[in-house]
Amino acid sequence: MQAPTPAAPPCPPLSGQHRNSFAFTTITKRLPVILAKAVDDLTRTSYALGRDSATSSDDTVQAKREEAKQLLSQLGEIRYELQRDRKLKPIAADHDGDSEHWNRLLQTHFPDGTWLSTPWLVSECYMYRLVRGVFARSTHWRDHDPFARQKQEALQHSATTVNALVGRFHAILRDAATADDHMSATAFAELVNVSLWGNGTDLSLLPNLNAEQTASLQAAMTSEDAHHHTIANDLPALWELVAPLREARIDIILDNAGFELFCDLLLADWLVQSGRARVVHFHAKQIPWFVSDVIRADFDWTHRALRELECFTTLSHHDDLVAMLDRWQSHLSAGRWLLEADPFWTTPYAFWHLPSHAPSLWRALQQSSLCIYKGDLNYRKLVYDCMWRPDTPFHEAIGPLHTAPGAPPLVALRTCKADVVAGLAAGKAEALSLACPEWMVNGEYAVIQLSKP
Ligand SMILES: O=P(O)(O)OC[C@H]1O[C@](O)(CO)[C@@H](O)[C@@H]1O
Repeated sequence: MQAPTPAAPPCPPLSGQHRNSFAFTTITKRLPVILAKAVDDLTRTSYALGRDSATSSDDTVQAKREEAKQLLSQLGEIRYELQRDRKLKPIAADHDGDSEHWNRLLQTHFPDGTWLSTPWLVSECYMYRLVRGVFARSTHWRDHDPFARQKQEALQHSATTVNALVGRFHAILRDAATADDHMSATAFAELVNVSLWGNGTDLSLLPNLNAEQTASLQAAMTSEDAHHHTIANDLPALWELVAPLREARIDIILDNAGFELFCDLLLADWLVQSGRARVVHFHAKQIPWFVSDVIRADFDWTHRALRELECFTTLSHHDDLVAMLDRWQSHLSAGRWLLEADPFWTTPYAFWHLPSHAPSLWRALQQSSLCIYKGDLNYRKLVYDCMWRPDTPFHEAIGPLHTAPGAPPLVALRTCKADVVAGLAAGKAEALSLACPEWMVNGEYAVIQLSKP
């Protein structure tokens, strides 16, 4: 078999060409809304500048507001081209430095590709890279994240669930070092489920939730009922792998900021506190990505927000939350928690290409005793975002990440939000389609899938 390429994945790619696909709905309906929200954010931020001129000179404010107008028109242009299914143009050079790489990929594999005809994974990543370019090429808005406001609001809407989780896990985490095997197994299973279902409330899928709706959705997602929606569940095998670990390196390839990140930090805290991990490497994105993905600024903001914002300081478990945050700070200062942001994670490449396209990242991951891949997009990239038969074994669908020499064990914790899946029992997909036609994309079903090379 020839090595797959972005234009020729191991099976036919998900693509907007298929009119009844989630790819088509995303490109034609969801992405224009996401762009409109970025426009709205920039308009509001620019408008607010005038009211806050104490922080910078009037000239700077004027220059920023003038430049914002140009940026707004560039964002509008992206939306225009997308909605007319125009050809994907080369990405203009900017400070992020990977435009040549992108353009080579487009030129080599998709010289005539349009938004709908190019594989979904590529055109969707392309949109976020274009948006980044608009800001990266600017003088005054280079560091502006057009999705930050949404990410921050979403965490604040999660305060009720944050409180419940602190109440549930504060003592378990504090005392993890002395827990017996049964207690450890229970804590681990619960925390994996929290981290898994923390992926459920997604800004790109559910952009308009208020605090009440968020709380009730999160409660549903962490309930017993939700666990019956885990349609492939390697948790027992995962525990067998994790239980004997001592002082290991564990990697978490992060997905969303806000509530999901908080859930991931709980799991990471347990890994360190229980002595299983000596170090946890968190992998964030280098640029704003898929609306809610974690960038460095989100990571830092989350720690501050949980400590300082009124919606958290007034929680009944706030003191315990602060004790937890103090410990997390000490994990960071002592290098037990490390945050990284390799540029590979924001390329359009499936992870089949990780060993060849990001060799130093791959060498680092080879040192890991377990790589935890969070969320839907990471899953799509693991399985090359193509139309596997749902009963294809998971390890087959991840290709080199299972077969490459020195491939570390990995687990995918993913709520299903795209019409691709592998590793289900024979007949499961058919049964699910009868019970719930939207099961692949509505975020109500999930998988915990392990590869142990
Ligand atoms: O945050 P996650 O879980 O990666 O989900 C990303 C979302 O974006 C998509 O990848 C495409 O818009 C969906 O598949 C999913 O709804």
